[in-house]
Amino acid sequence: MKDDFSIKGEVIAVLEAIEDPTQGKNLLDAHMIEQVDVQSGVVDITVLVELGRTREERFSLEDSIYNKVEEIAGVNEVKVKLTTPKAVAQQKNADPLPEPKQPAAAKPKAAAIPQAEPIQGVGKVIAVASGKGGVGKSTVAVNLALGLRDLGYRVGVLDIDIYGPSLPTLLGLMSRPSVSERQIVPLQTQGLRIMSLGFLMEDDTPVIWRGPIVTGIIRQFLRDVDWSGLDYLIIDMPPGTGDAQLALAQTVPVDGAVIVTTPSKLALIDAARGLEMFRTLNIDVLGIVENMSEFVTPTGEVFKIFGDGGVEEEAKRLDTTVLASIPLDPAVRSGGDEGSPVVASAPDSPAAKSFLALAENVAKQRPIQPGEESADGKKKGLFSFLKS
Ligand SMILES: Nc1ncnc2c1ncn2[C@@H]1O[C@H](COP(=O)(O)OP(=O)(O)OP(=O)(O)O)[C@@H](O)[C@H]1O
Repeated sequence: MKDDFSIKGEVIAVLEAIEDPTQGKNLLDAHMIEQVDVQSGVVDITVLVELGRTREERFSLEDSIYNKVEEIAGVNEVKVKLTTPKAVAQQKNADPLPEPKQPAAAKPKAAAIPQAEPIQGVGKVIAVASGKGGVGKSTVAVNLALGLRDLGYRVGVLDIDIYGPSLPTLLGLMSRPSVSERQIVPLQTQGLRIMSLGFLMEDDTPVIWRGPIVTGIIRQFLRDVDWSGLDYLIIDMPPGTGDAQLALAQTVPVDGAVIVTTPSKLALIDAARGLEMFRTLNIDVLGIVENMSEFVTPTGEVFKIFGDGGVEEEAKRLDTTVLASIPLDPAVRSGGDEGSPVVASAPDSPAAKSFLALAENVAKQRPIQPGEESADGKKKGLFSFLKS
């Protein structure tokens, strides 16, 4: 009988003969083999793959390793574990692994990005974006979703803010999504289906993802998550104009974008830039949301804390409309911090009413019958998934 040591040698030789199609190099040269362990003929292989790979790419890589290693005489069992460089670095309590030597642009992957295809079973896809960070984009996204829910629609929210996913905090979600029949099952809370990049992060460390990885992650979140049976999918975008916007437009047809800004002149300049980017990508802009428009004291005094840069005029100039003006309200901030957004925690507040007006406006511009036949052709009962 062959000993484990010589089996290990053969396993390594086999891995050296398997090419990673994404990088065009064998698995060893691509530095993708983290560990090979052999104990009594049981082979344990840990493979490093970047998070952005599609399900198909991961399965096909796993399959080719299984098939080749299984053939080696003396091997009783093969276990292949795919992990990310980040997870390994954290496990070792070390700095993240250095960037692969091959420049991202040289990967043959970009050409493989498919044409935008609708998400099965989703009525309308609405992107919530901002030109600048911190203007309240995520707050608007989640309260818009709750407003649509209150109108009787089935709503999901996908948070792809690569710089700081805040949906888990805004909705008080701590758990991780599960996988069923090779699909990621979104979390459910407050009548919404939720998926966030934040569920995949081990801690609050900012992660710098390069373009192809961002594209891969966004495709995976749109394609590999079970969104079926939704009227509206709200997408909380990262601020600015970058890879994420492009990846979204290339992956699914987006029915409309909502641009969030504060009334300050600087925020408005960035908002205009964000709006133009969506138009360049052939995504219709439904309008602008003016957030933190004013602060009204309990005695009725009005303060324009973020100035009055002229959102209405700017909207006209950009040939769009103001969908809603949301006041600066401590209840919005505290609702977000406590995991119960203002539409749920203080539905009678002026801010919640403005969010509801926003939801009505979006639903009017991109109408769908609640519980209407979904794109997958199945008739879904209203709120059926909430009861499941
Ligand atoms: N109308 C409002 N009144 C009071 N506080 C608000 C309002 N809108 C947002 N906030 C608060 O402002 C902060 C930033 O909001 P949020 O995280 O939604 O912004 P963002 O644009 O998504 O930020 P980022 O760019 O970091 O993702 C949060 O603490 C939020 O509760």
